[in-house]
Amino acid sequence: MVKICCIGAGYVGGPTMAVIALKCASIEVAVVDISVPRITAWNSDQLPIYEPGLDDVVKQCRGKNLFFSTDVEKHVREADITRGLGAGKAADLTYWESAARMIADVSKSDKIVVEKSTVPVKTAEAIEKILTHNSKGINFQILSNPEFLAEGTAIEDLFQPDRVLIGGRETPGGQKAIQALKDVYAHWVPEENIITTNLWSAELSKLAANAFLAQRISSVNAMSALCEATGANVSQVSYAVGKDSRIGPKFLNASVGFGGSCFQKDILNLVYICECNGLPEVAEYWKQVIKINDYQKTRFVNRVVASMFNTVSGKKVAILGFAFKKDTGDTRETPAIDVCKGLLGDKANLSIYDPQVNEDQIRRDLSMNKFDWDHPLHLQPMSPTTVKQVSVVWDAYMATKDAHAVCILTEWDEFKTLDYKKIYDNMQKPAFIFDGRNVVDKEKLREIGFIVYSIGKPLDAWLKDMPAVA
Ligand SMILES: NC(=O)c1ccc[n+]([C@@H]2O[C@H](COP(=O)([O-])OP(=O)(O)OC[C@H]3O[C@@H](n4cnc5c(N)ncnc54)[C@H](O)[C@@H]3O)[C@@H](O)[C@H]2O)c1
Ligand SMILES: O=c1ccn([C@@H]2O[C@H](COP(=O)(O)OP(=O)(O)O[C@H]3O[C@H](CO)[C@@H](O)[C@H](O)[C@H]3O)[C@@H](O)[C@H]2O)c(=O)[nH]1
Repeated sequence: MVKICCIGAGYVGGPTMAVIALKCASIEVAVVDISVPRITAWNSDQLPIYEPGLDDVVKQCRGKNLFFSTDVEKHVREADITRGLGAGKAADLTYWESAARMIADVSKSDKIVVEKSTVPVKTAEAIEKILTHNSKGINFQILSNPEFLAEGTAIEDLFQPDRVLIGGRETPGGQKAIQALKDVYAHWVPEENIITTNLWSAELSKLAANAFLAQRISSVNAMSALCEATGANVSQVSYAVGKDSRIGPKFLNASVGFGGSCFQKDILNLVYICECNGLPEVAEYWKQVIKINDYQKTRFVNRVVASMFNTVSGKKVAILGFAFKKDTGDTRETPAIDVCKGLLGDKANLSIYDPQVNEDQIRRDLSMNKFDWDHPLHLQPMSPTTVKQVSVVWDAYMATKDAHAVCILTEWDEFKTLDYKKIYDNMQKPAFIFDGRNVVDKEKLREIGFIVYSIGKPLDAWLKDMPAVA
């Protein structure tokens, strides 16, 4: 039986390995992690991540050909294919180096080592050097197999990926390793959707794909500012632009900004690689995607403050949604962090509700510095400092009661169907709604009496008089 060991039981390791186990009954999959609570959760009824459809897949395979364990070395030793490698800490090669040394130390048989995390270009080469110089005669083949799933749709994306990308050496040994990994995916992915390239193309394609996706969002967000200034409607502009088959309709939703653990990190990675390779103009070009994202978050905060008589000090502001997108409880780099910090900076009292994010996480996020989340747990704040102006509640109606304003920061479906008349009746007047995700029907809300701001949409007369430009 082929054995695969995945190092790192996070947002990628858990779902990807569960799907491999489901689709390949003849393969034994072990997912290992240094975090005891994470592994305990994977082995319980309360999985450590929220992802639609995941519970079902895990239940079908766990204990049969899918195992979660903290015994990293044992499973690495027994595996034919090892993937992951301390996933999650891509930009810092320290983690990669120590993981590669561990694999070399514990291995007693030939192995294919698959780099699944998003890594700086040429990481595979570095790992290859460490492995071959410590190999004790064992043959290691290294492959790059970046993952393209998006959170919230991970299972769907894994069942039907647009493509699977495998990069490897152009040597006979490299080609054989590529074929072995191809055989795994061929259990459910059509052959024509499995692309093979050299190692560096695979590594760079992942960074490039994320940079292109994030660039589309920054492009439409930049347009949203212009729409507000001119009276155009960003949804109409996006629709018209996306109808061009060369451009396409996806990823053109204006928002309060993109978040998630990948886009910013991967673009910064790309920028760094450009700088190291003496390409400052190219680095500057990609940096702009992040600058526009920061601008969009600041612009939103300024809009809130300017609309509310230039101050939110002492006012209750309800925050609906804290996760970086719907259908996930993940808050890494969520725009909600910067927006909340901006409002707290102006002394607002925040009442936050998200259906999947708990109070401890929200408090931790609001007390962390940028990128703290990408450090090992012991380098993160031990106990979240109490931010006195923040309360976290479990219900949108409680969050909005007696509030002066509501900010919608995640596009959860339930926010579309709230009883906004009831919310309006229980709020201070004038009652404001700032929709950072364009989920509410602004005309209906205006009829109820709200002053409504929707990103990139024609402005209420009230808002027009108080222009907020970052
Ligand atoms: N989250 C996504 O949607 C997504 C999608 C595609 C690619 N990626 C990339 O995949 C990688 C992982 O992302 P993630 O979101 O799953 O991260 P994550 O933080 O959820 O998971 C990483 C896991 O690795 C474990 N770990 C760290 N060092 C270890 C070690 N030495 N030995 C064993 N376990 C170790 C951590 O405890 C953690 O549970 C990143 O490079 C990311 O850029 C993420
Ligand atoms: O039109 C859009 C689309 C997305 N977003 C925002 O962009 C962010 C990222 O969304 P999404 O890309 O759907 O989620 P991720 O899980 O971050 O997935 C991205 O990052 C992963 C990690 O590298 C890749 O594997 C995926 O292909 C890539 O889509 C979120 O805050 C979204 O709200 C918008 O603002 N407007």
